[in-house]
Amino acid sequence: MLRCLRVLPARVTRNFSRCCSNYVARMRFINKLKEDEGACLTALESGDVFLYHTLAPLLRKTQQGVFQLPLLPFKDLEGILNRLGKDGSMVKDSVLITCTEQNRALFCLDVGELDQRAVEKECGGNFVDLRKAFFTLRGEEAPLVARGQALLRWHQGNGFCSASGKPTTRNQAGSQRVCHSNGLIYYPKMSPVIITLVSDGKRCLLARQASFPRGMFSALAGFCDMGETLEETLRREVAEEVGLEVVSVRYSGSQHWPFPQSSFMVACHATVSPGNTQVDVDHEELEEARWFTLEEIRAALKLRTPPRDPRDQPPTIWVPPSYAIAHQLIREWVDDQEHPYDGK
Ligand SMILES: NC(=O)C1=CN([C@@H]2O[C@H](COP(=O)(O)OP(=O)(O)OC[C@H]3O[C@@H](n4cnc5c(N)ncnc54)[C@H](OP(=O)(O)O)[C@@H]3O)[C@@H](O)[C@H]2O)C=CC1
Ligand SMILES: [Mg+2]
Repeated sequence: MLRCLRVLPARVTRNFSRCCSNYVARMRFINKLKEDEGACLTALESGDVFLYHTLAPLLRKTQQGVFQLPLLPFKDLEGILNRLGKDGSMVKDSVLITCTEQNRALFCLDVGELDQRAVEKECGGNFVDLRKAFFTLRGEEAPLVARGQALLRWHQGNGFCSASGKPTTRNQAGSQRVCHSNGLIYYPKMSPVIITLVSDGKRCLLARQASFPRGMFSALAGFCDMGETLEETLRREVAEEVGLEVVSVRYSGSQHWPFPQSSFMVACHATVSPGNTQVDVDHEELEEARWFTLEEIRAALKLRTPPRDPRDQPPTIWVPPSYAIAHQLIREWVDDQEHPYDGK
């Protein structure tokens, strides 16, 4: 009975007006690079590349102690590869990521077949685990490393056609792979996931899986089943995981989430009626789920890093860091409590 599920209008209208005025031209340029092999190669030769080694991105620490994603101009990277005894043409295996406002194309490349330490020495940086990189980098660099790894991982796992068993070939941009024996085209894959912060009007519901770091609670999440709408997934996941029936849904935002593999997270607020708040946790999925008051959530949001509680004491409650869309949902919920929406 989905009729009772109300989908409320998004409360926040995204404001794109601060985006650069050449946005349309830039998007069309990127699209051209995906379709025109020659244009893509030319863009690569005048563009920049960032590196991975077996899917771990290369980061460099500045003198101020800030981590950055080093961007290597094509020619410099060719030189580095030559010095490491590799044919410089390996740079052409780079995958298109985006382009700057000045239409300078940005690519990434996995140099996993080279000696890791030798590349680090040549480039002046270190290859670090994606999770560490994702939470260390600032601003727009974090989504870039996530996107790069997702694309490289997809290429590494899709070298063969699942219908013919024959090798697939990528286009220059790396935005698709083709099986030439049957014409099948493969595109990078993401799994849609719904993440929802359930509220009863006064409290919000957070849960933890046994695999979460000690003390960390997050919003409920779950993968979409084939054929489901997002609203149906949300309603099903909340019912399955905590035994509650959702009565309204409001869209909040979305995020590409690289862990453990590419998920497309769609974040929503949901409500249950105040008379229907008895939580019945599915312990196959969750270790714990419970309602939190506004004061408890405010305290959890104040913690910037995981607290170092002694093992013999109950853990301090904390929530995912600001890059996780769960954090955005939790902050919005606090804002809603402090400045209730009048529907206008
Ligand atoms: N960015 C953020 O703020 C947050 C992101 N997340 C992410 O959301 C995702 C989903 O959350 P989670 O609670 O684990 O999901 P679910 O509640 O759907 O449970 C995961 C289980 O679903 C099954 N499953 C169904 N479809 C898929 C698929 N396409 N890929 C993998 N497993 C699938 C698997 O079970 P089986 O193997 O038994 O079939 C898996 O163990 C995770 O990747 C998690 O990292 C979660 C919270 C916060
Ligand atoms: Mg789940």
